[in-house]
Order: sequence, then structure tokens, then C-alpha cells
Amino acid sequence: MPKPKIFIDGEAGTTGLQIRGRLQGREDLELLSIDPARRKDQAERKRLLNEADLAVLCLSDDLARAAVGMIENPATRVLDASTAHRVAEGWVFGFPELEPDQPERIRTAGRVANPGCYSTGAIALLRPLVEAGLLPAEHPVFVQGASGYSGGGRSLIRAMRGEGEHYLAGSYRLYGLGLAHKHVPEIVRYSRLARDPLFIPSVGNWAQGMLVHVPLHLWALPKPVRGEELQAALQQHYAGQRFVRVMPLERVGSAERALDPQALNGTNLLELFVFDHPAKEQALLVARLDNLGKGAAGAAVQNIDLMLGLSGDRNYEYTEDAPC
Ligand SMILES: NC(=O)C1=CN([C@@H]2O[C@H](COP(=O)(O)OP(=O)(O)OC[C@H]3O[C@@H](n4cnc5c(N)ncnc54)[C@H](OP(=O)(O)O)[C@@H]3O)[C@@H](O)[C@H]2O)C=CC1
Ligand SMILES: CC(=O)N[C@@H](CCC(=O)OP(=O)(O)O)C(=O)O
Repeated sequence: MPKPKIFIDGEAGTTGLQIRGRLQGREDLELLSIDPARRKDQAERKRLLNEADLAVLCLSDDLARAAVGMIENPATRVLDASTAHRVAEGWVFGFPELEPDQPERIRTAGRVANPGCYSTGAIALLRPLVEAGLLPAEHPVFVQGASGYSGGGRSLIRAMRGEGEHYLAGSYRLYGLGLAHKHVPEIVRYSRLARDPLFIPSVGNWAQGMLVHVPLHLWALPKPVRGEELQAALQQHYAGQRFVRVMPLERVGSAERALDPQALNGTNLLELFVFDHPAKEQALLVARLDNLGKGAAGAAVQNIDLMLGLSGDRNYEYTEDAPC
């Protein structure tokens, strides 16, 4: 059987390099590589996009939409790492742990949208709770996040390392202040919320790794809910999943407890925490992941294996630092 051919459009970028690194040396697929001198040459990209069995797009949203428009070969399947197609008609959302039949949808899809880094954390926390009826779809949800600067791609990485400028460069920046971040539509759709959450991300002076958090006033819910019910619903939803770990409930924890956003760097893991204060009827949900791992390239290679029916018996780890 011929090996499936994969072309990574944008392979010199942050996500592209991380996907390439994870695929390099594999013998069950063939990587089509573009001559570095021609990596922005539209005719050459078009040739490779149409030669590939699977085109993996690691481009900005506009370029990803244009790349899909360049594909004429009906046999070329697409995995898009950008935000461009996450809620688009005809595209399957590439979060295999979303629900039991999601891996099969991904396996048979011609077009798969890889989830975003913040949205992976938010959806992973919210969807099971909405589905279990613990969080009403209409509940006013607030999602916060703190990401390492590789989330901003090459231009922010360069600025953080002293080359060039970027509006997010600095020790810490709160952003998304237009209250309309590009992740909101996918968070609403796949969490099954009825209203937009208030989503406020931030970025700090570390390269890789992130936390996404959802604070909840449990007393404000129409039906009383306890922290252990939230944790149990998450545990039930992700039972048997290899890459999603639901952590034990943390009740009225130590004031000195802290979470390091970088703890899962290099892995394809996603950890979900519930911190509970029963007397105050307050809880905090937290997701921890590597923005370049389960938040981008790890998830992409997991999807590549699903789409191509290749052995999924891998941990999708990759420990090279985000490049400049
Ligand atoms: N970084 C992250 O944590 C995550 C990123 N994503 C998404 O993945 C996509 C890629 O992001 P990221 O890797 O961070 O971005 P980068 O900016 O690091 O990479 C984008 C790449 O595209 C290249 N490029 C620019 N113009 C063209 C062109 N005309 N033809 C071909 N290639 C071109 C860039 O080259 P050059 O730099 O020379 O211009 C660069 O190598 C984005 O849509 C992003 O939102 C998704 C999840 C997480
Ligand atoms: C720090 C930073 O800039 N993060 C990016 C999110 C990372 C990313 O590119 O997200 P997608 O998965 O949606 O493509 C942002 O907020 O736009």
C-alpha cells in the first residue's frame, strides 16, 4: 500500500514546525516538503496541496481560506490548524474527546478543523457540564486564560526575543479587550452555550504552556450544584481517555496551592481541575495544556492519525522548544 502523502502548508511557522517535528522519522507516511526558497510561491504550494492525500494548513485564517480554494483534487483531505473553519459548514471539529462518535466523524471527514488552544481548554471544561444539565446553556459564563507567548506565532516570539515589535510583547498583557476574540464562536458552538461567554485571554513572558479558567458562583445556578458533581461529570465524560486527565476534586485547598502553566509542555495532555469551596458555594474550573501540544500540534498529529487510519498508539510528545 502506498504511504499517505502529507503536505504542511506553513511548515516553517510555529505550529508547522511542531507538527513536522512530531511526524519526522515516521515510516507510515510520506512528508511532502516545499523548497524553503519557494515556501510562499503560490504555484508551488498549489501543486503540493493537490498532490497531498492530506494537506495540513498552518497559516493565518485568510491564507488558510485561500489555500482551501486552491485545492482542486477531490481526493485531497484537509486539516486546518487556523480558526478559519472551526464553525464552518461541512467541517468536522477535531477534538476527538468531544463525544463518543467524534473520532469516527474525524476519521471519515474530508475537512477537519483543529481546535484552538484556549478553546480546547474552555470546551473541555464546559461541554460535559452543559450536557449533564449542571450548567444551564443560558448561564453567564466567564472564561479567562493565560498563555505563553508562542501562542502568538512567529511575530510575537521574535518580538519577545528582542526582534521587532508586537502589541502583546512584554512581561504580561491582558488582551481580547474588544470582547470579541476569534475563539468565542467555537467555544459557544461546541460547549453548547446559548450565549457568548465573556472571554478575556492574557499572555505572559514564558514561551509555552497555558491555563484556561472558568470561575463559577454555584449559588447563582438555578439548580443547586456541588463541586463533586462537577468533577464527577467531567470524570464520567472523559473516562478511558488517554489525553484528558480529570484531577481529583480540590476542596477548600491550601492558600499556597498554585498551578504552573508550563507543567505539561511537550506533551499532548490536557488536565482538568475543579477547586471547590462548599461553604461559599463557589468553584473554579481550570484546564492546563501546552498551547503547542494538545492546543495545536499534538492535537493535529492525533487528528492526522485518525484521518489516515494510522496507528494511534503514540503519545504525541515533542520536546523541542518553540522556534524563533
Ligand atoms: N501558536 C499557537 O499556539 C497556535 C496557533 N494556531 C493557529 O495555527 C496557525 C499558524 O499559527 P502559528 O504557527 O502560530 O503562526 P506563525 O506565524 O508562527 O506561522 C505562520 C507561517 O505561515 C507563513 N506564511 C506567511 N505567509 C505565507 C504565504 N503567503 N504562503 C505560505 N506561508 C506563509 C509564515 O512565514 P513568515 O513568518 O516568513 O511570514 C509562517 O512561517 C494560525 O492560524 C494560528 O492561529 C492554533 C493553535 C495554537
Ligand atoms: C497569545 C496569543 O496571541 N494567542 C492566540 C491564540 C493562539 C492561536 O493562534 O489560537 P488559534 O488556536 O485560534 O489559532 C490568540 O489569542 O489569538
